[in-house]
Amino acid sequence: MNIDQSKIPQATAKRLPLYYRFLKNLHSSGKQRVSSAELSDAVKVDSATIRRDFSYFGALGKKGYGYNVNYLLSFFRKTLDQDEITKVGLIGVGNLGTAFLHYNFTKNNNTVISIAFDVDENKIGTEIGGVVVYHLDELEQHLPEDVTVAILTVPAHVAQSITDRLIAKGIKGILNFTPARLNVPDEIRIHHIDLAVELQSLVYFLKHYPNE
Ligand SMILES: NC(=O)c1ccc[n+]([C@@H]2O[C@H](COP(=O)([O-])OP(=O)(O)OC[C@H]3O[C@@H](n4cnc5c(N)ncnc54)[C@H](O)[C@@H]3O)[C@@H](O)[C@H]2O)c1
Repeated sequence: MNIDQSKIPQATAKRLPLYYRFLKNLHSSGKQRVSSAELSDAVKVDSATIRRDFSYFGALGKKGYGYNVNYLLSFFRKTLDQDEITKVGLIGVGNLGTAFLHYNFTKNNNTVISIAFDVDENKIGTEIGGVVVYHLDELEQHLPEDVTVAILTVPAHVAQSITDRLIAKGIKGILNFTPARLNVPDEIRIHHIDLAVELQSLVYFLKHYPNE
């Protein structure tokens, strides 16, 4: 089935990796089908939302049967490009950046940080989690063309100028951990991650929806 991915709402698209991870576990434990209630329980998304999400993928689920795990898995693999490895560049090998290099997403999916940059001479030339750290001055020279995504874990005041250079070099998506609001052309995608906001939202939900 061909699915026009631009028709999948963003909120649904954001839940895909969550579903994918759980289905992969189910698959490796030998399960062939799963109900929306089971999924709901595991990924903590209500089952009406799951049914709506899955209807976008043409997975309608049958009453009393549930969803076919293999079908869903192959769909997610294609949609999330899990058959391809997405290479990621990391800029800023400090507290956060170092943690990401050690973690390097190996257990989750096929994204991998393949190169890192910093300006600290003590870090240049070292290898962290198997990834070599280059000087930012060498960004244009060393950032490979197949790296299309970057993670920004630098101080906020240098974030915009680095972003401009990354875009000039062909980066299409940036996961921004800095507090800086970045100006980018429309075709560049920025996801901004702020733990303080996430925590506040958690506290808000605990306070206002304590029983859900
Ligand atoms: N989003 C969040 O939830 C969250 C949480 C903590 C920190 N942060 C932010 O993430 C960023 C990194 O935090 P941290 O604790 O890892 O900081 P850090 O100071 O430990 O690391 C910053 C790194 O960037 C390097 N750097 C400085 N200027 C650079 C440049 N021009 N080019 C390349 N590298 C450069 C430094 O040498 C250092 O290694 C900060 O902007 C911080 O505010 C965000």
